[in-house]
Amino acid sequence: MFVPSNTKAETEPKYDRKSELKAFDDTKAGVKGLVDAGVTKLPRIFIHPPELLHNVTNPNNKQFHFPIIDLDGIRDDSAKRKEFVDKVRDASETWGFFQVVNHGIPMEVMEEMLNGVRRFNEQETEIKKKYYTRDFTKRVAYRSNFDLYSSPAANWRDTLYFTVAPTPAKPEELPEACRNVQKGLQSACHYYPPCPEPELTMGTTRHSDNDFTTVLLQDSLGGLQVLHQNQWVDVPPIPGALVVNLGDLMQLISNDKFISVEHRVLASNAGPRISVASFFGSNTDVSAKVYAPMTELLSEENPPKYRPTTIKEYTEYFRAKGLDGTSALLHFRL
Ligand SMILES: O=C(O)CCC(=O)C(=O)O
Ligand SMILES: [Fe+2]
Repeated sequence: MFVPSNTKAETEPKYDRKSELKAFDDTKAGVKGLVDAGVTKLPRIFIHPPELLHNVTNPNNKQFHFPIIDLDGIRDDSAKRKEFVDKVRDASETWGFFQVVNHGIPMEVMEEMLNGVRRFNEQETEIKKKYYTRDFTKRVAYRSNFDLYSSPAANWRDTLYFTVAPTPAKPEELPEACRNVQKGLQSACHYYPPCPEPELTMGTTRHSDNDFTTVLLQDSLGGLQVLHQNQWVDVPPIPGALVVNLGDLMQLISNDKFISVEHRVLASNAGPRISVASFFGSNTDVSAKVYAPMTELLSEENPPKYRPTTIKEYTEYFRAKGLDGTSALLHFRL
């Protein structure tokens, strides 16, 4: 098994990063493969520059209460529904994030989803390898770091992607290990193996999402943080809850009324951590539909802040840029 070198980049300036990335990619075994091979030192392709690790170890966030919204009864009770809408609007304007509880999705379904992701990642490498690809047109794809070659540092994470829109994957295209748990979402199933040197890397580098809305199922380990009032705030794992956040395209069409907030996942000695992010309106919308700030929201005092774009253009820009710690939205700002 190939294990990339762990010599620090600063001590050896001529290090050929590209070929180390390729050698790692060619194993098709992901970060999990490194853990299986028993690495105890972080390979240098995963070592993040200090500015991306900034503030990792000391999130001073205890004064904030991450919004939790209860959906119980909103279907039948108009007062509760109004209250719900107000809370969603408020959270969308101030946090760009909230958790929902009592949403009606059975606990067993969510647990089985996470178990399916675990089964996929923990089966024999030879079976997983068949799904390993950097071909973004594939409706089912397994890869470590979608931005492996474009980001400044790799994340300690492997992901299995299912794309459903515009053409759903056929059941037989889905890996057998999790075939029965995926019902029709465009999802990234993340697997964060335990990390030998978590302080040098990230599970997921700070970023905002390139969609309209993301619904995230996380397991009980924690590690997801959002940037709120310039501080990293933990998103506490709550059994049965789903995390909802707004993406860049929502911020763009709402002309900054609703915010797409940066978030990240810390690497950890504990693990694996498993999460499933379902992205609404990202990825493979090949239609030429143009998105721009909604005219209803615009006025002389509130002129458009973004230029029009398509999902295809946005996604291509987001992917090529990779997770480098800056927002893709800035590129579209007028
Ligand atoms: O794993 C998580 O909790 C978050 C993943 C994430 O932010 C993403 O996939 O965009
Ligand atoms: Fe995200």
